[in-house]
Amino acid sequence: MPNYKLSYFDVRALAEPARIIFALFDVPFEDHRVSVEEWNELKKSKFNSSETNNHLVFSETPYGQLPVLEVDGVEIGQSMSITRYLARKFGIAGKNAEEEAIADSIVDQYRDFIFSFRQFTSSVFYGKDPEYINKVRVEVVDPARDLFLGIINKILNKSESGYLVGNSLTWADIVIADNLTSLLKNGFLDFKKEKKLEEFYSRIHSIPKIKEYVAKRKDTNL
Ligand SMILES: N[C@@H](CCC(=O)N[C@@H](CS)C(=O)NCC(=O)O)C(=O)O
Repeated sequence: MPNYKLSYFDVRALAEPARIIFALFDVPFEDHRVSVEEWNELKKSKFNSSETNNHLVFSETPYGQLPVLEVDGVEIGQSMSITRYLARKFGIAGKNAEEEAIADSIVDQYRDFIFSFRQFTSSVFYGKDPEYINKVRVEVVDPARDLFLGIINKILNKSESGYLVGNSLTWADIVIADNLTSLLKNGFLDFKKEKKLEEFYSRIHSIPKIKEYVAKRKDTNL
């Protein structure tokens, strides 16, 4: 079993689906929570013009941001590449090439949504003023959320299994279900009006290993 080290800030956000996959398959990993101070040190630590052809590399991490997964010292950047890698490794990427492509496309759709949602989460994380945060909520996130949840509802309405892809769990279910946690915690989702999403959310969170992990994890709003 390789040594895994996952470095990210002390929130769920982009690293949580990977943490959930580790928990689901009982795979030990180092859950390295990076403080903002520690990150600022890492960030200013590197500029090597010959290596980067004069483009700035802002930190020691592969792409200058977190999360990063180290597998026996090999560093992987980009949250969804990390999550897809783990999904493939542990067998929840999809049962064939078509299922894999559909799972990927659902996650890509989620990425389109979080381009908007992250304007809210980063404003909260960096303590922007409440009026600005509310403007982002109403003008940016609400319309993007309506579109995104409409798409997820459409997929679930067609699903016979209750999963987003095929008839078993894929990483797309984990990514979307964890994002629903963030929407719930930040007042963007009301299960009283979203019964199909509630059913899906319960299905994923009733998987024993996920349930056990979620009950004991550090609870964060983002
Ligand atoms: N597309 C990247 C985005 C990574 C990203 O935006 N990371 C943020 C935290 S959520 C970060 O490292 N922020 C600190 C910085 O940019 O200095 C991914 O999905 O991993």
